[in-house]
Amino acid sequence: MLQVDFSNLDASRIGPDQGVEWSRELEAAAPRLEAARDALWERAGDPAAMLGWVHLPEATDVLRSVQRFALAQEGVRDVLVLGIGGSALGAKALDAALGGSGARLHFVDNVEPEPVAALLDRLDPAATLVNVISKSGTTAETMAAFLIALDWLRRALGPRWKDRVVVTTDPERGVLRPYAERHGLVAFEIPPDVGGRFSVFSPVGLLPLALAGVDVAGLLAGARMAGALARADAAGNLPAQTALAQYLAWRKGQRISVLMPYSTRLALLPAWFVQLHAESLGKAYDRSGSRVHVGPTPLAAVGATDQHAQVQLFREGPFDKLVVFVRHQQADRDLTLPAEEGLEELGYLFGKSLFQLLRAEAAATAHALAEARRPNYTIVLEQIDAYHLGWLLQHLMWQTAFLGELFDVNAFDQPGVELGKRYTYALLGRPGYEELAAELARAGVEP
Ligand SMILES: O=P(O)(O)OC[C@H]1O[C@](O)(CO)[C@@H](O)[C@@H]1O
Repeated sequence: MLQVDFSNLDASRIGPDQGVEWSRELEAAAPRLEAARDALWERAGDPAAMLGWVHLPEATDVLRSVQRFALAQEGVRDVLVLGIGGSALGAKALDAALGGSGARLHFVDNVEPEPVAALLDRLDPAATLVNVISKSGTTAETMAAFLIALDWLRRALGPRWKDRVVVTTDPERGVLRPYAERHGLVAFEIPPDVGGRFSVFSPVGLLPLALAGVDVAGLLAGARMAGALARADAAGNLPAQTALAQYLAWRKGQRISVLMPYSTRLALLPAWFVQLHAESLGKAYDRSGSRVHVGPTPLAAVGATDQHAQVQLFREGPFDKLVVFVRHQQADRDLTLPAEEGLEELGYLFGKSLFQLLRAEAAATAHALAEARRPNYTIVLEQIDAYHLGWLLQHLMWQTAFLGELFDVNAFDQPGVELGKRYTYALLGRPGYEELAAELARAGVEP
């Protein structure tokens, strides 16, 4: 089960303008949420609407081909995953939470030379599979890493390098697809109507995760539950409800949306969420072309660790945050705290378990925030496993889609990142970018 405890949203009751009076707000917004739901499901069949991610959890043929490929990779101990943004963050988060029983995944999602060189020094090319992932098939960071990895493989393996590369890209766009065809490389498809940050349940995420030994079928089963709830009426539609909570918070001035899982295993989940919300909702124009400049600022935190770093700000700083906690109800393993002579002052801990302490800290922090009129809600997972994380990630994607409707923006484009990319091309002398290069020179911009 995945449930949401909204009770601390009513932190608003105490203050005049902060937060929301949740049950009343939900009831009042029900017609709007249901209209948003109908609009999304209606558009889900239209490839131009970029809602293909809605259908990924049902794609059992893709699941099987990914599993078959992973099973056939004998002798692969390490996987070099070359991708950035949506082509890395989902698999990275889920591998950190659930990986460990299969190959080790190493993500190259930056172009800083020292870490890349150090990683290649550590890996054995004969036991490493390179999975290059790019929806557009053009992203400079990913392509640069690929050029280096190809050279590294070729030097060590000669013509056998081809057995150690698998490509994940758009069926047509970009340079990777023709390159894979030219060299007879295995290549998986990212459906054209699935954007990068919504692609974790396509081969973008499923392939590396299957190689890492993660229960990818379980992920999809959980993701299907999120989809089923996204069809429900407002009273049972969890993604619509959390979207509403986020939207109302924004409207009332809580413009920072914190995601704070109480779990080290989920420490990378907020990084995935940050891209999902930031690129989807941070928009200058609404769908009718009016200037709006909307978008909650997503902020990453991890409990209990950040209680000792950020919670001071969350509780006493500006009234500008909505904090979302993620907790789980069952631990897979637990450790009991033994009594120790000479440390009697810690007697309240003796006989308790680490998980009991973690749970107490999460509940205490949520209440401490509410008590200071800081609205928050808690997503409760039964446990941290593939099923519940599949559900959670798809839930958050649905939440984002609902928010797109509420803000009336296109949640599936990212025009704001393009100019920086083009300036980079200009600085590197890419043909066709001469005018931009001249503009940069006039402004004194140098690499
Ligand atoms: O998968 P690609 O096309 O290499 O893109 C990587 C990332 O770059 C962006 O286009 C811009 O940051 C993201 O939307 C995307 O996830």
